[in-house]
Amino acid sequence: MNDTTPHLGTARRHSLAAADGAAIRVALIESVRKLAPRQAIRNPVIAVVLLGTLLAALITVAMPGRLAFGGAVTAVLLLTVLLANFAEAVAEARGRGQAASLRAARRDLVARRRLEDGPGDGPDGSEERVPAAALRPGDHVVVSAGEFVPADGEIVEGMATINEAAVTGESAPVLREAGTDRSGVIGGTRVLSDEIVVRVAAEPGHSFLDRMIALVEGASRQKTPNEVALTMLLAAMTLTFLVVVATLPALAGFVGATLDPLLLIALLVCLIPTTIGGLLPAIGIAGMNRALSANVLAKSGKAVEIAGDVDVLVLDKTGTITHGDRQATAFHPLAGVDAGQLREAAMLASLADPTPEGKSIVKLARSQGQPLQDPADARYMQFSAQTRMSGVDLDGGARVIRKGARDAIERHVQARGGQVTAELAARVETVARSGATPLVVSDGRHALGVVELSDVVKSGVSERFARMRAMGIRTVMITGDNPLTAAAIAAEAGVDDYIAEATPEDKLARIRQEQAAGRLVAMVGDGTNDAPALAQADVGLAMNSGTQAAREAGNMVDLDSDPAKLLEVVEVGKQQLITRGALTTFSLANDVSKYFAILPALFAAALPQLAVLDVMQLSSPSNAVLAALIFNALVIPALIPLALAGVRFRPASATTLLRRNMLVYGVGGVLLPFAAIKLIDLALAALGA
Ligand SMILES: Nc1ncnc2c1ncn2[C@@H]1O[C@H](COP(=O)(O)OP(=O)(O)OP(=O)(O)O)[C@@H](O)[C@H]1O
Ligand SMILES: [K+]
Ligand SMILES: [Mg+2]
Repeated sequence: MNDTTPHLGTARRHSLAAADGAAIRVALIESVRKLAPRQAIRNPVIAVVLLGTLLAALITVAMPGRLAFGGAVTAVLLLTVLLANFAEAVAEARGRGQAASLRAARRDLVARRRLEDGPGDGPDGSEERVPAAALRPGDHVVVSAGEFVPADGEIVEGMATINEAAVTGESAPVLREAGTDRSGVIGGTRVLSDEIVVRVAAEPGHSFLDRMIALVEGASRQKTPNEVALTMLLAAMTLTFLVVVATLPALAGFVGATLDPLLLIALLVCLIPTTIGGLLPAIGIAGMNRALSANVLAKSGKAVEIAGDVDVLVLDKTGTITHGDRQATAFHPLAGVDAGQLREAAMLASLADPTPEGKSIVKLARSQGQPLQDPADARYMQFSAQTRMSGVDLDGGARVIRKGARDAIERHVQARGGQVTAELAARVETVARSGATPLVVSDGRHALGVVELSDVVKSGVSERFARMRAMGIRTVMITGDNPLTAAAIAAEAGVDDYIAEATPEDKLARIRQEQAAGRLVAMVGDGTNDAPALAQADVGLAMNSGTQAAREAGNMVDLDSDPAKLLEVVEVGKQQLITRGALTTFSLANDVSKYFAILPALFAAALPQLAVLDVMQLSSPSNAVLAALIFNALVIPALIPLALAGVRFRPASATTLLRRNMLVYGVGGVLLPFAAIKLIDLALAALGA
């Protein structure tokens, strides 16, 4: 196998810095190509400008004596279309640059595929070497230390430390393990230690990363619902202005005036929302690019955009808010129970338990001197999120040992005719209050005591939740754990609300309930028990480290497996909405002002009374029109950086942001053209036009 690691993280940062020059060159060529009718029609506002350009050119050639002015108008109109095309092309070219560096991680890898009828895991004869591109979902591949994971999938055997730098840019190795909520692996990452068997999850070319690459390249980009709505609105406005301008000659006829057709075209182009029409596609593409820069893979632009409107964030506790590597740290036997008795039962109940909880219990018991056993007649019961218990039946069911959540074990013991004592409740409470998870161990109809499982809240989580609150997002933690542990972790993490002892169905129900109340819900999770909820949520962000079920169910995957990452996604979504709103406001306000430059010029000869409208006092009617058109064209490239970077964003409620933007972009949008058109007019006059 190759020994050069593709370092996408560094490559991406490097290429983004250098990319802009190249992106601009590509975009210049693309903006001409986008003049083709099939492309042009996708953007109705700009398509009207293109038609106006052709009409102006015809008039220029057909009407004698209009060469200079007609030629200038035609040129400026063509420039307007090209600049609008350029805005979209530049965003697309940047996306392609980003995608290229992502693709570097997907090189031709060789996989060791297990043969189906082979003995299983021996190196001789039971595996074949195939190119990664030949792998199919369900294939099992073996990956050893030093080798690359050939495809996205889930570890079904073993555990390993993995360097994910090629994909995430983060060089600290991560631990991935079969049977846990950290079983997910991604193609192009490198196994550092041990050997794992991975079940391939995706058809070649259809992994999450492949889909994201297609999205940022613009190939499969679809307009988001908001974008479609705005495009329709802009098209309707354009149509209205078209009708207004078309009826002007008839109106002018009543007062005996004839109107210059070139001026009518200029008026139309100034009135229709060309600025936002030109920048709209770039804003959408830039949003996807920003999500990718944050190491978030989204299945659609819609998901990113909806994130901007989210009202409630639902999170799973273990593995999402906490590190999730719950380790047994103490045994607490009840009065009258020998410490060894509890240790033995806890160990027997955990011998076949592959979860971190189970393994750590065996480890703790052994470290306290408990000899490892291998009972002959044992039937193991695996842990499930529904039963919230695990254990073993020995001697043909004569001895039933269980461990699990307190309420589950209580019901189990009572069903067998046993009782739970106040002492157990007190034990459980002490452990839970500290934020640890108490597992109750029972043997037959007796509860023996409590195993303390410790987990750690991820650092920086509470600050991020505070930021969410500032943006008006409520955070709710839903956990299968008991209410007291949940309360302690909820307080430490700073969530607004929590729900404990929840089954996967409860998680799903809670999300439905929030949605029924008209709220948009985001869910962050990693486990198979989170999958239904991830699928139901409006925004389902799965941890990349999580199970394949979780990653398939969500509509986004965070490569860094950081639950607080949703904050960044929300910011990207919000920024996209705000940028679109601000630039629409600016564009419409602009158009109002241009009206004051063009109307006096249009009626200068016929209706001298309209001179009161001539607040700008421009040098000549033809200069006034040209100045307005030139401003109309140049404002598009001037706003490209803003459209790509997004308008400045502070955590605040939607209304506050809206009010502020209306003021800045609305008032600014009215005032700026007056100054700019006046300046352009002065320049034109100085040039002797
Ligand atoms: N291996 C296990 N054996 C027995 N009981 C377990 C085991 N693992 C967890 N439990 C108990 O089952 C409860 C529910 O577990 P589940 O995985 O559904 O949720 P969780 O991991 O506690 O929380 P979250 O839903 O936030 O990830 C745990 O709180 C614990 O009491
Ligand atoms: K305009
Ligand atoms: Mg979990």
